[in-house]
Amino acid sequence: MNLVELPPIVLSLMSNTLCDDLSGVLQFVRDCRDSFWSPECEIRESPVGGVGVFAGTDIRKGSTLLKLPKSSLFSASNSTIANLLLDDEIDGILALNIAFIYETTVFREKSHWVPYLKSIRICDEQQQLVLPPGYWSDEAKRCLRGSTLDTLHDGLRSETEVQEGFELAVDLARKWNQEFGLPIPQGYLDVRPDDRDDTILKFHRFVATAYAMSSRVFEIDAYHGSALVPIADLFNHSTTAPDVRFTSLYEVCPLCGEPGMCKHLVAEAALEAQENGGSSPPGSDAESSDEEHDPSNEDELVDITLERDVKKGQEIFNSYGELSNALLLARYGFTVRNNPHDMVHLGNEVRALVRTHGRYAARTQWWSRTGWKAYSRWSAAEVQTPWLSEIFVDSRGQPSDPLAAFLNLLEMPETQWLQLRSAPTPSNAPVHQLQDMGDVGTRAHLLRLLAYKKLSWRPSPGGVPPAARVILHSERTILRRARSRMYRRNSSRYTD
Ligand SMILES: C[S@@+](CC[C@H](N)C(=O)[O-])C[C@H]1O[C@@H](n2cnc3c(N)ncnc32)[C@H](O)[C@@H]1O
Repeated sequence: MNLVELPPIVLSLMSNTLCDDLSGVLQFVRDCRDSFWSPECEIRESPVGGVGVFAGTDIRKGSTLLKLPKSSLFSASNSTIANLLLDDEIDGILALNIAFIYETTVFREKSHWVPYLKSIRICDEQQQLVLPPGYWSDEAKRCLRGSTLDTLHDGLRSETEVQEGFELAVDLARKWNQEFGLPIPQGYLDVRPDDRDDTILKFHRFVATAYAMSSRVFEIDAYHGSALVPIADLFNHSTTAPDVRFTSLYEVCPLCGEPGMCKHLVAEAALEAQENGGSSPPGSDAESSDEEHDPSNEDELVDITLERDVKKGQEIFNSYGELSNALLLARYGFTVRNNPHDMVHLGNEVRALVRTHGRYAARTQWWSRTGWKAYSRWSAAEVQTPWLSEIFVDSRGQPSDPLAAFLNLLEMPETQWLQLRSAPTPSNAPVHQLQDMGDVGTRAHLLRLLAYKKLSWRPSPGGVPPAARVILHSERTILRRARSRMYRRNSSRYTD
């Protein structure tokens, strides 16, 4: 199956809940034992997109808005095909995706989950599949070439893992059908290899399902992994001032999901004791672990609580993380205006700068092999990230600390550079000097990098999808801010 060359497709953005589907979701939650949904909240159409959750009255900080037992969440481990997925060692978002497809196409009315799951749509209101940017037509992608989504996140590429996941799902569907007579999900995994268009359409449905899962999923615990959480997934995202917090106890037995002592831990402890030649620790027999099990235990619930007071009528927001628009689009299918987490990646421009100035080669090589590790350890930054991914200007037009440090390295006097390079071990390298130099390197190089960016990136705003338009506007604004900062800085250098 070769699906790499995809034909142009119509693209659309945003998959939201229809008001007509809400009663099914609310009934599903009411039917769950030990569930609680605050009568002080209302779910209705939101100005930001689809539906959202609103305060029906003034609500105080600390109030619990939602409580659900983990048994009522839709995870691969809770699904009807949980055992099959486990036997074939399928987990993560792929397992959730396949479980969702079976629940909504094969089990349908017989599925406990469908009253909730059918509210999750993979098409927009015009019945177009909602696909991530990597699956847009070439023409639609062109406008984002050279943007941070492209150069930093590689978000315009269709992911091979998704295609491999689809192929695996098709194979498993055939196998389960032959071995147990389980019907193959029609319209999704019933692929006819000789019909290319049909295969591509089904592949796209698979991708759109994965995108819908990604836009709603919560990380629950070591047993459930990723799961869909009814009602919790109706809170929209705020970039700056989220009102609620989602809580779930992560440390549970990965084999059965028990929060406390369970038969697996008991067996493990007994085995360990046996190996050490002793007897089983007290309270570790299977009987006592059963006695301790309390189904209404708070540890077996997930909840959403208010982190601040909200006023009647106000929309109540969650936070999906401190994410730039590039990541919001890649994972959730939307963007927000004036996102303070936006940035412009300048990794390719730094590469071009080094390529065209041979004298920087030795310093750059030292930085990528040794300096970056030493610097990130010293500055408590993430050592694992490749240095070029930290090369950006932020939403205020300020260079990131690693960008400023690297540009200082290029401008460092020869004696200082030799001292840095000849440190006996990387951890002894006096990398703090790169910070102490202030904005010397930025003044010398940033305008040139911004000019390179302008040359390499010519976004065409015609026919651009709205979410992409927000990204383009944001990146242009950031570049303008960075340039004016530099002009102000450089002119103050001559007038001071
Ligand atoms: C977890 S759902 C939130 C509920 C959703 N509005 C609904 O109707 O089902 C995530 C989706 O909501 C929309 N969304 C959430 N926050 C948003 C925001 N700040 N601006 C625009 N759309 C948003 C996006 O379509 C996103 O894919």
